[in-house]
Order: sequence, then C-alpha cells, then structure tokens
Amino acid sequence: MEFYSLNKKAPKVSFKEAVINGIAPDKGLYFPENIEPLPNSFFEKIEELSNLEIAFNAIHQFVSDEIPNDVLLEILKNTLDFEFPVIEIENNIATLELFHGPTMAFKDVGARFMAQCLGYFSKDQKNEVTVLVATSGDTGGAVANGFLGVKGVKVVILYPSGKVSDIQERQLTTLGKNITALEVDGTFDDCQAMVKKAFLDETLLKEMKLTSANSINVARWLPQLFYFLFAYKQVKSVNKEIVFSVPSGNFGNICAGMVAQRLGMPVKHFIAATNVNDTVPEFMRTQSYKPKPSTTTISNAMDVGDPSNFVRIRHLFQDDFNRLKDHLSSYSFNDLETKKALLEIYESSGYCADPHGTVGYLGLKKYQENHPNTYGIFLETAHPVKFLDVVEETIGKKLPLPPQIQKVMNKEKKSLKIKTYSDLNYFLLNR
Ligand SMILES: N[C@@H](CCOP(=O)(O)O)C(=O)O
Repeated sequence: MEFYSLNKKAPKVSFKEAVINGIAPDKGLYFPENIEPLPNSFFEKIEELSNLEIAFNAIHQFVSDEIPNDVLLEILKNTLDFEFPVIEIENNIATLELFHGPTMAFKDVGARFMAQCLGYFSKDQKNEVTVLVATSGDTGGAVANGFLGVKGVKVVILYPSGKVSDIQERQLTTLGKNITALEVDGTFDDCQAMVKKAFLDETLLKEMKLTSANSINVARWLPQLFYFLFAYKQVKSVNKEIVFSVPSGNFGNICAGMVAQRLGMPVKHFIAATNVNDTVPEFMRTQSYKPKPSTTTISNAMDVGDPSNFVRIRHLFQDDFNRLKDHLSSYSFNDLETKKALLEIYESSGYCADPHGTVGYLGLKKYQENHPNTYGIFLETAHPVKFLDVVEETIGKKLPLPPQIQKVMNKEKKSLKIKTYSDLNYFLLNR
C-alpha cells in the first residue's frame, strides 16, 4: 500500500517511509492510496472473532508485506493486551471505555503500535530517530510509555505549561531514559506548530532523522480504527442504527472511525463533540474553516484550535460539504454544561465519566433529540482519575487511584522550559 501527501506535492511512499517521515516533505499529511472494504462475512461473523483477529484483518492492507505477518501479529498482541468494554448506562446510550491501558487514555493503542513499528523499521538503521510529539494532555504520557526503552529512538515531548492535569504531567515527565519533556510557555497549538516547523527545518534535518508520534503519523492514527470495530462487535446484536459520539481535539480518533466505516462497518452517523474549542462545529455551521487560538478547559486534551486531522476527514468526503454533513454532526459544550452533565450521569446511573467522555455524552444526547431510535456510543477516552480535582469536586466523592496512576505519583517531574521555536531548535541540536 502506498500513501500520498494531501498537499499532493510530494512523492508517494510506502508504509515504512510514511511512519519514518511522519509528515510529507510538502508538509501534507499522508493518506492511504486505497481503502479496500473488508468482506461482508467479516462483519457478519465479527462476534466470533477475537480482538486480535479483528485488528489484524483491519490493519493488514495498510501495512501490507512491509512487516511480516508473524511480526505484525506480535505487535498487535503487545498493543491490545487490555479490555475495551462497552457499558450501557441508559436506554440506547452506551459508553466505550478506552482507558484500560497503561496510561489510562485511548492513545495507548496508537502509541504502542507506532513504537513497535518504528522499532522494527529502525532496527537495521545506523542513525537514531528522534520522535517529536506535541501534547495537550494524553498523547504525551502514552507516547512516553509506549516508546520507553525502544532502541535507536529518542522521544521529545512538548506540552503547554500549566495546561495539562497533574497526573498527565507526571506521566510524561517522570520516565527519563530516552524520553525528554519540554514544558512550553504557550498553548497546545504553539507546541504543535513548533513540531511542524521542525519537520521543515533544513538545518535540523541535515543533523537528525525526525518523525512525529502525533496522529499525523499514520501508525499512530490508523490503529484507532480498532476501537470502533471492537465496539461494533459488542453491540451488533442490538439491531439498531449505530452512531458514535467522539470527544474530539485533534480529530484523529473520529477520522479513524470513518476509516472503519469505509472498511464496511455499518455506522449511521458520527458526532464530533468538542469543548469551547469549536473550530469544527463552527465549520459545520458556516462551511468556513477558521482555526483560532485554543482556550483552556476542564477537558484539556481537546484544547485544540487547529485540529490536524480535519483535513483528512474533508478529504475522505472529497471536500464535498453535503456528503460530509450526511455523516458528521459537530457540537460544542462549555465547562459548566460539562460539569452539570458529569454530575447528572453519576447521579442517574452511578457511572463516573471523565470530562472528555461527558462532552461526548452531551453530543450524543443532542443528536438523539432528533434521532431517538438510534443506538449511541460515546467514547470514554480517558479515565476520570486523570482529572482528579475536577471530577472529585463535581461528584463530591474521592476516587481511588488505580495502580497505573499510583506508580507515577511519587516520582519526580523533570522537564526543560522553552518558549520559542529557536529554543526547541537549540535543544535538538545541542542535547
Ligand atoms: N488530544 C491530544 C492532542 C494531540 O493529539 P494526537 O492524537 O494528534 O496526538 C493529546 O492528548 O495530547
């Protein structure tokens, strides 16, 4: 399978090259040349398949023979060694819990998958690869965990100072070894812009091989489509039209869900639920894409003003707005609405959602006002404990700390403060 750049000014590349490059030389995101639907029998018998079999069948066409089947299976086995349960909390409303992995956020799957692919591809290379990643909260911890100790790979994580939760910060600043955290005086968008600038910086590129571990990298982005298939397997028997409501920041997860739909998975509609960082809901209202500086919210991992992957979503629908709106609705909610709903869900069902999942729930409720007979699944993208202060204060109860979190609580946070792109450039050239 080849991948082309969405800016169409760079040569097509293999999966291996797309993973190693991260982003195309013309600054475009890579996109698969073809998305071949899976046979009907795959979906008819999906309940009989293990998660490993589902994932292998879904990802194989993108990886093709660039990773041998036995190695790919091993990578998937190491990636998917936890549960992805769907839990019904109200009539026609269920949540897909994506937080049972090592850093308790949905990013664990993509980060582990990409780390192993990159480890495989760079095993014979003499030169070390530097992975640059920008995070608004959850990606950083997952990438740190997934890449820890991977030979020939150094990871540099940029995060916005004071804008990630205490636990998220611990997850990305306490591991050491091949992982370095840079605390940026700015927003997530500033971090993401610096990372993208580095990929075009000839002085850097002469000195080192750089790649990205954000969802702009196909190996981080595509495995997220597994979640939707795992959920479909669990709810297929309800025999209703299925809609997914995805809390969205950089829009990689929802875009991967749309790839699962292209593979043939029956889904009626997607809902992109955002906090007040509403660039996409505004686009769906006005047809005009206007990125704006991100605002800090209690669902901080979605504090993104210029979502990288929205361009992939538009491309999936050939930039045809009418086709896009048949498949996608997008709504935004403020912190007050989020806290109110978090408490309501807790009091009515006993389910403790996190602020991101709650935004997803709100998006689903809004959509179902006009589509009451659909079966809705909202994604719980991170464990509520990662947002301890806000969740405990909202529900008025203490949350027990799971072992994954206890592990990082007493470790010392280590980061270097930077402010501008030249600070990043200096760090990379002189570390
Ligand atoms: N929500 C993210 C922002 C980066 O998204 P990514 O999926 O492109 O890595 C975060 O938690 O950092």
